[in-house]
Amino acid sequence: MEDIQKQVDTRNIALKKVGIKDFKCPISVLDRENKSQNTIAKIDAAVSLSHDIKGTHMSRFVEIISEMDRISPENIEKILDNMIEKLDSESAYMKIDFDYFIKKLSPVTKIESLTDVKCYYEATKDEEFKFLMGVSVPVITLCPCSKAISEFGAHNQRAVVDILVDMNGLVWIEDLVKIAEESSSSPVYPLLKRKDEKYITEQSYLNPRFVEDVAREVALRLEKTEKIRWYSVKVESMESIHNHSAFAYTEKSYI
Ligand SMILES: Nc1nc2c(ncn2[C@@H]2O[C@H](COP(=O)(O)OP(=O)(O)OP(=O)(O)O)[C@@H](O)[C@H]2O)c(=O)[nH]1
Repeated sequence: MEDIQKQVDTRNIALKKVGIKDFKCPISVLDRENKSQNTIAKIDAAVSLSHDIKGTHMSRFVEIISEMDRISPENIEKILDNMIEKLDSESAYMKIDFDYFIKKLSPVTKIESLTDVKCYYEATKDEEFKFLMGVSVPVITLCPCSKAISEFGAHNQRAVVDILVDMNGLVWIEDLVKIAEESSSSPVYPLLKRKDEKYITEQSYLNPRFVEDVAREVALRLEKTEKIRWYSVKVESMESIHNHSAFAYTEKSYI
């Protein structure tokens, strides 16, 4: 059977990434409390393609991903090495998006429930291995300006804190969630009784935060986290008084 992918290409254009996108499969990730947590991943996987080869062998990505067991920085590097070898390439890339579930206690009634946090691992292997972990944490922001100029009340809304880190050691997802929540007007919770709702309404009012405040508070805490050598922070507040968001972004320059 003819192997079109193997044909020579003469246009002299190398491709940085060729592969598969949005491949879904069950995975198991590290979990601080229970050692591992089963979830569903959406995976992009790619390799570089030399200028003189017509196409990559897409089926091999699925073969390699299907052999994956628990996802951790160590075994992601092995998977990328496997992709480089099996697809005869110089570099490999993988992005793994997944929902991670964290136990939360309601603030006053202390009732336990599970909340989901969108996370992703993004890894590249060429001469070196680069691994980034990202979390998107939903929080509440209450506007300091609205509070200061109003007789009563202040506009407040859900916001999302996106933290991306380059780690030199294991940083737990739970620790990044805690940093985001401590930096905002209040965390959000899956389960709230009226006593809890009263508490977070007042807690938010006592902790007004611009998006700029949240970004700076998160950056301050990440600076103090020794296992983080680089980070970026993006805070987007879905403003309740506008049909657009407010946002703030910062990142640490690599030393
Ligand atoms: N490179 C490339 N492959 C594609 C494209 N569209 C479909 N294919 C894939 O071609 C694949 C089959 O090619 P290979 O993966 O090389 O399959 P194979 O040659 O039988 O398997 P190997 O012996 O491992 O190379 C199918 O899985 C399709 O997904 C495309 O745009 N580019």
